Amino acid sequence: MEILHISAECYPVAKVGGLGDVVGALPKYQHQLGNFAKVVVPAYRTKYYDTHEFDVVHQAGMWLGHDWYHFNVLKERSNELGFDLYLVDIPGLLDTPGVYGYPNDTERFLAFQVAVLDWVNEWQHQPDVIHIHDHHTGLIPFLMYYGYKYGRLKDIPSVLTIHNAQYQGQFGWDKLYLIPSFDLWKSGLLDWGGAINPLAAAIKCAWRVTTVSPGYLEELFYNANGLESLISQEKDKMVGILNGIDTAVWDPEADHMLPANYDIDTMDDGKQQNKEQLCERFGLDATLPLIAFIGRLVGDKGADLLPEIIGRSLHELPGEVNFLVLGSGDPHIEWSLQQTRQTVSYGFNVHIGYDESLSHLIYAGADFLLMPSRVEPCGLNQMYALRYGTIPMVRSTGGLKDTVIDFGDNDGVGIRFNQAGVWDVCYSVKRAIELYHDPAHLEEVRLRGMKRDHSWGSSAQRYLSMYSSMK
Ligand SMILES: Nc1ncnc2c1ncn2[C@@H]1O[C@H](COP(=O)(O)OP(=O)(O)O[C@H]2O[C@H](CO)[C@@H](O)[C@H](O)[C@H]2O)[C@@H](O)[C@H]1O
Repeated sequence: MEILHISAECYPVAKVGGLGDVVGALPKYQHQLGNFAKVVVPAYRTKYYDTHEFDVVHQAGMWLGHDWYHFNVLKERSNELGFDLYLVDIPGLLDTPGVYGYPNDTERFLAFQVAVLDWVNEWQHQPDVIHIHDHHTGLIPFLMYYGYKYGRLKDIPSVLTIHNAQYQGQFGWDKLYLIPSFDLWKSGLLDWGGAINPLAAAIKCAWRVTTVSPGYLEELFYNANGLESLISQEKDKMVGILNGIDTAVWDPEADHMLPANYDIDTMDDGKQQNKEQLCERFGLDATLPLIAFIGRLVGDKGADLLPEIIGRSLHELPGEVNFLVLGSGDPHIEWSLQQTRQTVSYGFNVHIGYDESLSHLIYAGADFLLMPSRVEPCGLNQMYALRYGTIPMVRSTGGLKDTVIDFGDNDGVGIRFNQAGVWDVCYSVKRAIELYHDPAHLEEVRLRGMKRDHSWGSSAQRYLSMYSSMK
C-alpha cells in the first residue's frame, strides 16, 4: 500500500512538539510492515535542510490570491529515515528558520497545501491513501473533492489525524480568494462559527478521522474547543488509536545524546550518572529526588501552575526535592519561571528554549517527570519517561489516563492526580518524595515502567487495517 503523509512537522527534519515525533516514526513503522510510506513537509531552513542533499523532483508555480510563487519539491537523497522524504520549497513563504509563529502562517500553510495538491495531481499513479495531520493540512480533503483543478484526486481515500483539537487554524472569509477555485455551493463545508476553519473542514471531508488516543476521542465529545457538536455529528467515522514511540530514537541503551547509556540491568547506575551530570550543569543536588517538566509552556500543559507548585513545594519541603524545567512558549509563563528561579535560592532551575539533546538527558537523569496537563490528546513524554526508568506524574486526562496507572494500584508505573491544580500536584510531589525514600518500591515501579511496550508495532498495524477498510 502507498501512503502519503502530509504534515507541518516531521522529526528530525522539523520538530516543535509531538506532531513531529509521530510523523517521523509512524511512516517508518508502516514501511517496515511492507508498505510504501512517503512524507511531505515544508522545506523550512532547519539544520536538517542545511546538512542533507536533495534532488529536485518537481518544479512549478502557483497563484496564491494575487501573488505568484515558484515552488520546488525536493527528495532527500539518502533515504536514511526509513521512508521517502519530500520537502516543498516555496521561497518567500516557507524558507523560514522556524516552523510556526509568523504573521503570514495562514498564507504559508495554504501555499504548502496547494503546492502538494498540484504536485500529486501530476503523478502518473495515485497513492492508496492520503493521510493528513492537524489543521495545517486540513483543507486538503475538501480541495481533493471539490477543487476544480483536483478532480483526479477525488477518489483517493483521505485520513485526518487530530493531534490536538485546541488548534484549528481559523481565518476570516475575507481570505477566501487565497483558496484555489472550488464549487462555491460547498463553501459551508469550510465554515465553522462564521470563519474558515481548516480542522473542521477536514473533520467533515476526510473519509476517516483518528485521534491520538481512545481517551481523547471520548473527551472531544464534551471538550473540543468549540467543535463538540461536529465531533458528535461525525462520530461514525472517528477512531482513537494510541500513539507509539520510536524505540530506535528513544532507547537509553543506545541514545547517543546521553553521557551514560544503560539498560534494565544497569538502570540504577546509569540513571545516577546522568543525574549527576544534569544536576551539576544546573546547580542541583543529585542526592535529592529530581522532578522535571519538559514541554511547551502553555496553559494546556498546566505550565502556568509550575511557579506556584515549585515555590510552595520548596517552601514546605525545604532541602527535600529538586525541580528542573525545560520549555518555551507563553512569555508570561517564561517570565514567572525565571522570577521563581531568582526568588528561591536552591532546588530549582529552568532552561527556557528548545533543546532536543537536553530533553534526552532529562528523561534519563530525572527521577520523576511532571505533566499537569489540562488537555493531553496522547502525550509522548510520559512514554519516553517510562522507557528511561523515570516515573511519570500525570493528571488523569486524555492519553495520560490511557497510559499511566498509579503505583498504588496493581501494575502501577506512575503517579496520577485528578485536578490540574496546585494542591493536587503538591500532594503528588509528597507522594513522589515518599516513594523515592523507599528504594525497593521505587526500583520495582521503575523497572515495571521500563518493561512496558509502547512501540509503534500494534498501533501502526491498526492504521493499516483502517486504511484497508476504506477501499
Ligand atoms: N523545550 C523543549 N526542548 C526539547 N524537546 C521538547 C521541548 N518541548 C517539547 N519537547 C518535546 O516535544 C515532544 C512533545 O510531545 P507531546 O506529545 O507531549 O506534545 P505536543 O503537545 O506537542 O503534541 C500533540 O501531539 C502529540 C502527538 O500526537 C500528542 O501526543 C500530544 O498530546 C499533543 O498535544 C516531546 O518529544 C518532548 O520531548
